[in-house]
Amino acid sequence: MFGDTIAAISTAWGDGGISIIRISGPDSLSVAGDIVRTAKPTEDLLSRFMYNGSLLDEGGNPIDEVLLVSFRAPKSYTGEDLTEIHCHGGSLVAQRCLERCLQKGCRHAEPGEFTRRAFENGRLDLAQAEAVNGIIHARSNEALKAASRTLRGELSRFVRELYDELLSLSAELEVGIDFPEEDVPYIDDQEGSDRIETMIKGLQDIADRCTTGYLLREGIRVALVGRPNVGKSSLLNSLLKESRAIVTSIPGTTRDVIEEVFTHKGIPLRLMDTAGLRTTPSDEVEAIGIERTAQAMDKSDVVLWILDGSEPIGDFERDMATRISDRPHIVAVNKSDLPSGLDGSLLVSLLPESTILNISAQEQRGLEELKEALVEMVAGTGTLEGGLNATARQLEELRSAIDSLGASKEALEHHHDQTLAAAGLAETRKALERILGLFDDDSLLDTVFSRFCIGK
Ligand SMILES: Nc1nc2c(c(=O)[nH]1)N(C=O)[C@@H](CNc1ccc(C(=O)N[C@@H](CCC(=O)O)C(=O)O)cc1)CN2
Ligand SMILES: Nc1nc2c(ncn2[C@@H]2O[C@H](COP(=O)(O)OP(=O)(O)OP(=O)(O)O)[C@@H](O)[C@H]2O)c(=O)[nH]1
Ligand SMILES: [Mg+2]
Repeated sequence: MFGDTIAAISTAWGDGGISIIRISGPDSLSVAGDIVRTAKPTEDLLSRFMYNGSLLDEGGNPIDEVLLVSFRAPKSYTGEDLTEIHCHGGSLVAQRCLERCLQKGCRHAEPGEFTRRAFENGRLDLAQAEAVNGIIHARSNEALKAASRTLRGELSRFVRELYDELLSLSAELEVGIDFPEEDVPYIDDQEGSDRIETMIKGLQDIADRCTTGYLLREGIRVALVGRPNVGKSSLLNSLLKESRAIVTSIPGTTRDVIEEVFTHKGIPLRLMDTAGLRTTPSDEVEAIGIERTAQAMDKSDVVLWILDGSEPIGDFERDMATRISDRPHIVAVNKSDLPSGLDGSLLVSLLPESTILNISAQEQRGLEELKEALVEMVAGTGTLEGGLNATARQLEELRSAIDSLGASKEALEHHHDQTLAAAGLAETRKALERILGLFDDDSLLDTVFSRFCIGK
């Protein structure tokens, strides 16, 4: 429980029908009673019922006609006493109401602090708390479903089940390690390794669903790169079906990175059109633009390399093929409406594993296949149905859990070393604890909740 009482405006800034000020903590009802005049004394108001009243200024004059509702602990969002004042919309009234709360001793809540209190009072685990943010930031129905599933506890339930199995396997291994004088180990290596394999499969499945959820929310970042004049900006415009970027026949037209989003199968694709790459930029602006192209490539999920199909492959293309070969990429040979000047089999020999598509940005050819390939590259061919909400941090934890389980399995299978295997299980346990929030690490919680809105 927390000593102080916090307050914040929970509705969005700007004009609107209603604004809500939330007050949470032991003094929430008395603070509300100090600034809102109701027919009955506030301590007589029933929990979870709405009452109307007048919001009063410092001199006792009414500012607004409001509704007041109090949720008595522990039956509230935060698990502590929580009172809401619903005033008329518009930033000024809400701001005045918040000021009144602060004058009466409330502290202005930090971003996400209401949800953090809900978490610390055991109303939600960390995966669910993060899903609340996922709901707020969802931009598509599928993303919303993924976040809502997670808020209802689906991710937590899977992770919990794995966590319990992990604990029992660890305990069984420890018995063998602690009593080595017993000739026969408590659990044999084969059984241990089979059980770990099952856990890896389970985690892999969760990680896939979380990746889907992550992509549904954040989108796939695609960097459009290639030599000047190959048609990168034309392709951006064709995909967006609008004339967003300037297109000319002058090489070096695009100077800066232009980012635009469109949706394919419910997944946002964040396209970054970039300055064409060449070794001798015509001026300083272009040189800076080329640097930014490199940065865009670095932060992209997929590199979309565009070539001009009417031109032969040269040294630039050979370099580029090496540069992108070890990261997710798709090759689009553009200008397929012109006579081909490019040796297709040479290109295939440079990038034998790659998806290579013929397109024409100008004639809108091959674009459906391209969109499909982009989504598949990152999301895989698996279904997009069962997505779960996850942040980049949670995905990282899931991957590290899978890695350390792999190491444990290896220790059992190849080295018959149960102590080493137990160490790997302990690592895995820590990763799962960081997903569910079973730890004491304020700085991690600070980071997680700082990404929330004020008032959430
Ligand atoms: N006005 C308002 N709207 C809101 C919220 C809110 O806090 N205030 N929410 C949040 O931001 C969401 C709703 N979430 C909530 C979740 C739990 C409880 C709650 O009081 N739970 C109690 C009682 C359950 C019961 O008896 O049905 C509990 O879980 O013990 C309230 C809101 C969305 N809309
Ligand atoms: N025939 C044909 N011409 C195209 C096609 N796509 C683009 N072009 C032309 O190629 C020229 C360059 O197009 P841009 O889209 O500006 O090329 P870019 O890759 O963005 O060039 P920079 O911004 O200079 O790096 C323009 O004259 C386009 O009309 C295509 O599919 N077919
Ligand atoms: Mg361009």
